[in-house]
Amino acid sequence: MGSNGSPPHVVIFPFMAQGHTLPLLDLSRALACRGTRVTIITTPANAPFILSKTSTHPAISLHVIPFPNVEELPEGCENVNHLPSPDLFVPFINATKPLRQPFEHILKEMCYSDSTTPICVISDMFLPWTVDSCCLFDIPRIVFSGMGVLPTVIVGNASSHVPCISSLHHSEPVNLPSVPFSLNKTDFPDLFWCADDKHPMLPILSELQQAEYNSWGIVVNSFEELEGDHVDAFEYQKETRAWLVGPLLLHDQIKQDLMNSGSGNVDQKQTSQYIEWLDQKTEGVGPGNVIYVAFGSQSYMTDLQMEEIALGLEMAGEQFIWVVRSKTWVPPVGWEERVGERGLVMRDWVDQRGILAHPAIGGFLTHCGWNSVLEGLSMGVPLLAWPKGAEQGLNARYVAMGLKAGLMVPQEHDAKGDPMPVQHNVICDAVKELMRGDQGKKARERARELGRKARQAVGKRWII
Ligand SMILES: O=c1ccn([C@@H]2O[C@H](COP(=O)(O)OP(=O)(O)O[C@H]3O[C@H](CO)[C@@H](O)[C@H](O)[C@H]3O)[C@@H](O)[C@H]2O)c(=O)[nH]1
Repeated sequence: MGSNGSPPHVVIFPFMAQGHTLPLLDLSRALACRGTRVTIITTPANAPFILSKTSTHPAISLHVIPFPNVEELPEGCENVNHLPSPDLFVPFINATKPLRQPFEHILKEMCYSDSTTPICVISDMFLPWTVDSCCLFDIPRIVFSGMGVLPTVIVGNASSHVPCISSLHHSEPVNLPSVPFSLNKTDFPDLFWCADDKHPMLPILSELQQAEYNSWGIVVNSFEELEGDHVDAFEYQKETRAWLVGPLLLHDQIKQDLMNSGSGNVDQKQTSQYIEWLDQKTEGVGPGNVIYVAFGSQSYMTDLQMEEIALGLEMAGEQFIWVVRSKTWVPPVGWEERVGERGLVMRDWVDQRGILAHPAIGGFLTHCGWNSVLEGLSMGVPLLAWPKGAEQGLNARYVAMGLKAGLMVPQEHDAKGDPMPVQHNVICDAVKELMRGDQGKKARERARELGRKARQAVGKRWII
């Protein structure tokens, strides 16, 4: 309770990228269901998406502040997912800094009254400046980290070995203390590749670190049963305390199961086409026979690589549902006819969690963004890992070698260490192994076990 008997008030400030916003919306709903008032801060172009996920919760309100005009960014671009190139990520992060003034104005207004003074602000790791705003008003800032605990620890440990890692040949293994499996140089974010100190992410990383250190603590979208062994190393590295509150996506699901009341936030009209298609597959070929193929909300893929994926999926002969983000790629001539009812290509935003929860799904070809990893494993679905950037290579290795709940798509690199296009026969073999092979079977058993643990973790923590 607030000091005057009113419900506690929490301010949540998500970073403007779907992979960062979605888990914080889960957290908002979970808090609202437990009697907390939540105010979410966002910008105009991001408001409709957030409203679509929160408008049914009377305890959640939205505060919209204008996104600054920044020359380097395309006009009207207020979300990382709409950046035309990953090179604009750093300018985008910097573009959020002028939001500080309107944010402080909101905090000031809230602090006029006891009933609206927030007990804390939970803001994304990529909004480090919010800690200084919170300090001004004596409000604790809690960092939200959307990355896994072990991948974060690996990045932190490796940061002190950047020159050493960057000097390695790309195929040489990297062995780090406290990491129970071997990594390759190519698993690391590209920041670790440059031998000098000019990478534009370096100053950002040190800002994030300083802000984490100055914050009250960190909430992480992970769970003890998966990553509890690495929390001490995480807290030691960050010099602050951490709470594992995930998998946040399961909060709604478990609540719905308990209430036995259908599909909650899922927009039935939007999802009906592919859910109906999946229903038919379950009836036709039984459960667990469809592979879901999707590479998150940010990864960029060449049309040449898209073509190889199309041919690989065709050759594998499995049923598939494939989310395509490219606006330019068209399937090879005759491909759609040859694949027929065996495959469904979706070009719009889909309800990924709804798809992964469907009994028809038996595997997930993924770029291994942390949300996708958690979503797949929470639903007991084994992963076919094909990282595309950021910390995804570490997540992929972790899933396949550490957790043993997935396999990896074999990826070759050129002399510079850049990934080469993966040929369709390689994709085909990897898909077949995941769906029908012995290794796939073992990964499936392990994914199911982790799925059960994930549900227990959330049930124990959130449902009282
Ligand atoms: O059509 C779509 C596409 C995506 N999603 C959702 O969007 C999120 C995507 O998140 P994630 O799988 O983590 O991928 P990215 O968007 O690429 O995530 C960024 O943020 C993650 C968390 O910090 C990092 O792990 C990644 O490397 C980084 O690219 C997931 O919840 C998906 O369910 C949908 O619901 N429908």
